[in-house]
Amino acid sequence: MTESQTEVRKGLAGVVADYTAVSKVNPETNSLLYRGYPVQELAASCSMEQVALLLWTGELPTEEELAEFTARERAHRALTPELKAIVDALPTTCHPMDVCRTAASVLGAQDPEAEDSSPEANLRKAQKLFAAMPAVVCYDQRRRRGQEPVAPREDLGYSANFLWMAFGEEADPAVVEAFNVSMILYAEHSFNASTFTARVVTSTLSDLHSAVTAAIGALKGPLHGGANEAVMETFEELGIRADESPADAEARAKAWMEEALAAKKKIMGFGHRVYKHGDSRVPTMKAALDRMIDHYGRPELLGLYNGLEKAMGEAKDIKPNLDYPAGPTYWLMGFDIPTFTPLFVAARITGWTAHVMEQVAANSLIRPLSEYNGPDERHVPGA
Ligand SMILES: CC(=O)SCCNC(=O)CCNC(=O)[C@H](O)C(C)(C)COP(=O)(O)OP(=O)(O)OC[C@H]1O[C@@H](n2cnc3c(N)ncnc32)[C@H](O)[C@@H]1OP(=O)(O)O
Ligand SMILES: O=C([O-])CC(=O)C(=O)O
Repeated sequence: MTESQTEVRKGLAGVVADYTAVSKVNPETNSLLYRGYPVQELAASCSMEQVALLLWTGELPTEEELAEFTARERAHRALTPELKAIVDALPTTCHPMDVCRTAASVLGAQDPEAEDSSPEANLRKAQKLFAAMPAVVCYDQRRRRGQEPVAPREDLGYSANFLWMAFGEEADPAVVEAFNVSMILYAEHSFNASTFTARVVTSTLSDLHSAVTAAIGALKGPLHGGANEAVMETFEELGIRADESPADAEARAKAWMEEALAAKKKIMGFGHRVYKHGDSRVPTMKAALDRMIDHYGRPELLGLYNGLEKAMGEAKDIKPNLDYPAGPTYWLMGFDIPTFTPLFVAARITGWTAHVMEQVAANSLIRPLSEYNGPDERHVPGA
């Protein structure tokens, strides 16, 4: 093996791979801007539909633009019988992310514009995927629960309709608001692993649905989107006891974390490749979780949350990422744990597809180098 002085950046850590105007993650100021707007302001005053349009077009929509998009989004919410049949053919034992991945691929195969990567066609395809994915997620959760599917409602906004299709009843406005906040916070985050995957696929001049299908695969892992499920699995491993005092829950969670860290376990929902002093989205999502804890009357969850966070902070000074408050929020709302990452998919379709369009507009094949560290050249005997 030949030794080399080439610097290898494992995991592309610290590598700036391209420009983007979609979002700016600034770990120094702990801020996140979507097209220049602080994500906290968007979460406080916009609908997911407005944020989606902002990410795709670069500007917040006018009232007319929003009305026109809203009408189209609502018209594309329902699943085709063919897609339902394909989902039904998948085992209920498969992960719901596999269902999302399959559905994204099927929606591409069904789209007459699948091979058209013009800006207009890509925007139309992105919007149709955005409209249909909530129905995929809800249809799948209901079939696993042995429940009849619930058809979308054209009189409800994106987030209210999402919850309607999931649970078959109109959600409380406070729950709709918290869900909308989570969707906005999950929508976009520069060159994270799944978005970069989407850009790699796009860079070969492949199509938008292929990029999204691949991105779903990348999001599934627990080092990325899958962490919101893993967070709740930690809570469940700890044991959620509705009658426990927050102080007792906190003490128990602290002890659990100390033991887990002593055993060198990696605890999902903590740490981030870019943010080293805290994830810019956590305070907004934590405030939404607090509202849901009050709404559902489950203060013991706050005890568990605080206990884990404090023990991790004291032992390693590692802060929670967005998945940490998002997991228990979705649990309180009534989603099954394996549905949490599909909720992330539904939101991130906006960011992924905005990046697909940006990549197409200024493409260069993404193909890094590797430093060979295998055997020196050798020869097949007798060759
Ligand atoms: C929406 C999102 O996708 S946010 C990310 C969601 N992912 C998770 O929550 C998974 C848990 N977190 C992690 O695995 C990591 O923090 C990552 C992958 C997100 C970022 O990691 P990197 O920047 O590559 O840092 P790396 O994993 O090398 O960690 C640096 C050190 O902190 C430790 N560390 C980082 N995160 C954690 C964690 N969650 N639990 C325990 N230790 C941790 C590592 O063990 C390592 O310690 P060492 O130097 O003693 O070996
Ligand atoms: O940026 C990252 O690496 C992961 C993340 O937080 C996200 O995709 O939202």
